[in-house]
Amino acid sequence: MRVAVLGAGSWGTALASALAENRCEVTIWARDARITQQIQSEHINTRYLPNAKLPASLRATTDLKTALMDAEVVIYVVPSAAMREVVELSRPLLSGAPILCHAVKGFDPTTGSTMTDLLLEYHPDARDRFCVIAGPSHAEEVVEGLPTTIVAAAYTRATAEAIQDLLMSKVLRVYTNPDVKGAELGGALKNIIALGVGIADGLGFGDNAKAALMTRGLTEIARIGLKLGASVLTFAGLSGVGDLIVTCTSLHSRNYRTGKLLGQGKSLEEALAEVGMAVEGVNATRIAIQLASSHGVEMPIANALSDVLFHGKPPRAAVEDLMGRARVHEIEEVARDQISASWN
Ligand SMILES: NC(=O)C1=CN([C@@H]2O[C@H](COP(=O)(O)OP(=O)(O)OC[C@H]3O[C@@H](n4cnc5c(N)ncnc54)[C@H](O)[C@@H]3O)[C@@H](O)[C@H]2O)C=CC1
Ligand SMILES: O=C(CO)COP(=O)(O)O
Repeated sequence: MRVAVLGAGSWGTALASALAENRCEVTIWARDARITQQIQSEHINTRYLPNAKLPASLRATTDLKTALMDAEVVIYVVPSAAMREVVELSRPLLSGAPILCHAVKGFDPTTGSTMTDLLLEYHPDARDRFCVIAGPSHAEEVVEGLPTTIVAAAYTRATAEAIQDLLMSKVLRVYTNPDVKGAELGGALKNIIALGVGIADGLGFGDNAKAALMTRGLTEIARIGLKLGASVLTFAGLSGVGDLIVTCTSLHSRNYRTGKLLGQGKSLEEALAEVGMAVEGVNATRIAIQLASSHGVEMPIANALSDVLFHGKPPRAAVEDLMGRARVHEIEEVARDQISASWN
């Protein structure tokens, strides 16, 4: 199977590596020739995964046309802010009817769209060939061959299973899911909570605060997710609570690390510069509070994050506001048909 992976940051490199290990013919595309040359000739990517040895069969190019030539599967793995540009550049270069997959955990910054809604703008007839790769999967561990589970979510069973078969290995277990929206929202919105947990740790709070943020954060994610058409069981799965746990607890997480620096008193600019890689939670916070407001949904943690990130509120004051909210019930009612999704 010929696969083009667009984006040679940490996750693109790790996914491309896993596919090449599975005997796919993989070409990874990046804009930076230093990175493609390193991957192609030295089988390393020191900027993004300094400790990893990559498969010798993995090819790399800065020429998008070469990467996409005869590709049967195209996987977009750039930060969400770059997705529109890369989808636009790649559209005229696609040949045949490849599966269009993405592994991006964020929203389009200008429209607030999910990544498949963005793809749909450019490929309105290809919905059945869309697939989302999501779930708890830090690139640093995947590239080391440490056991990992992920989700392939697609509108059709055939597409989901094609990606499942492509990626499944002794160390990578892939589950399918028909709930594309739920998988995307779980992946994008957990980044907000990871920023919050990082802040709590940076302020010196304990495990109780971490558990509270993760649990009530999941409630917020499910609440807006249901309004947007996702199924609640997806949020109890790998792309929901699974990814929330890994991102809020792993030192690999760029969102968690950014939050921790903020809690320790760094400015957002300083924290982002120190982390130096994609931190999707910042844009996701902005989009989430817009979505919450337009759908009449309460997202207090996202709102508190927005105050800290964009309005200069000291993190400790934001926590005091959260703790001082009016009393509420814990559990909300969910309609039976919103519990799980199916392919018929
Ligand atoms: N790193 C990880 O462990 C995981 C990351 N993801 C998601 O994957 C997506 C990509 O993240 P990472 O690979 O981690 O980011 P990264 O910061 O490691 O690398 C981003 C890459 O995208 C490239 N890029 C940026 N703008 C571009 C543009 N306009 N055109 C072409 N290339 C561009 C950069 O040069 C860089 O190579 C994000 O949405 C992230 O949430 C998902 C699962 C795991
Ligand atoms: O989504 C991820 C792991 O599943 C990566 O999270 P970060 O972007 O916070 O590193």
